[in-house]
Amino acid sequence: MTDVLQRICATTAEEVAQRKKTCPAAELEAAIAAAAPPRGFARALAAKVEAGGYGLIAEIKQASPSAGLIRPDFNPAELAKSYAAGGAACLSVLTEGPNFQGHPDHLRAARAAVDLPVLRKDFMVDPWQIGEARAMGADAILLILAALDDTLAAEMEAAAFDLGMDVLAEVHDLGELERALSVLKTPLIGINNRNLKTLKTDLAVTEALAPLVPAERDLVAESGLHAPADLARMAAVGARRFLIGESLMRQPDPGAAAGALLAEPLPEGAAGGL
Ligand SMILES: O=C(O)c1ccccc1NCC(=O)[C@H](O)[C@H](O)COP(=O)(O)O
Repeated sequence: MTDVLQRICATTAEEVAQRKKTCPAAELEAAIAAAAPPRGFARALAAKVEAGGYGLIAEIKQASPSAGLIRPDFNPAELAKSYAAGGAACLSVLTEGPNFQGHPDHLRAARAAVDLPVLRKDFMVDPWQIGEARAMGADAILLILAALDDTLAAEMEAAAFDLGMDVLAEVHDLGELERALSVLKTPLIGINNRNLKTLKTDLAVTEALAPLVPAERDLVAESGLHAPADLARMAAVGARRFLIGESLMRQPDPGAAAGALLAEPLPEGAAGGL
């Protein structure tokens, strides 16, 4: 694990331990039972792709370790509405506090404002967080292979599926991709273009790994996507699903910016990705 990821995961594990102490199992179970039913996250992405377009997971994040404060006028409900109007298939909402200035209330507010499925974007290090995610209304969770051993990753995926949620498995290199493909069943394989040591992004990461993702899995290109040409570049190697945060969050009207990206035609002969 890189230093940055290790630090974030260690802080998260401490915070989770505290929350577990103040939330008895029966209370969490009751909150899960009271949560609105999951919206199909993978299904919403597939519908956009099957209709001949791109499946956009539009991210709502206020800040990040690489960029610092990204959006001072931060209103998750308004951002969610803007993204929905711009044609996003799904939302990703940061709930991690210390590094991203996220909060579970951001997810709740965003999800209540629209009918899009929502990914809880956080650092999942403890199976307890899966129930917590569902209790706050999440429709999908992120599993970062770099932060989990195989046993824990499989356990957390099974727990998410049991609660009706989808799973986005995130990889950064060949080793993590091979682990994800052998250990996890989720169709959604995210290739993150961000190097977690340098925090720099490089679209060549997806270009190198995309051909190794089997056709029955759904490749999601993540991070560092700014311009229509970036989407065309990713589509050329079979990615039709994208997770985009910072470049949209920096725009005065993120939904309009998302719409402009989604209007980019698929490149001639774009490979698979359905
Ligand atoms: O963004 C960071 O600085 C970062 C640092 C450490 C771990 C994860 C980090 N980012 C999470 C993400 O991968 C992005 O939020 C997501 O893929 C969207 O990327 P972008 O469009 O570049 O904001």
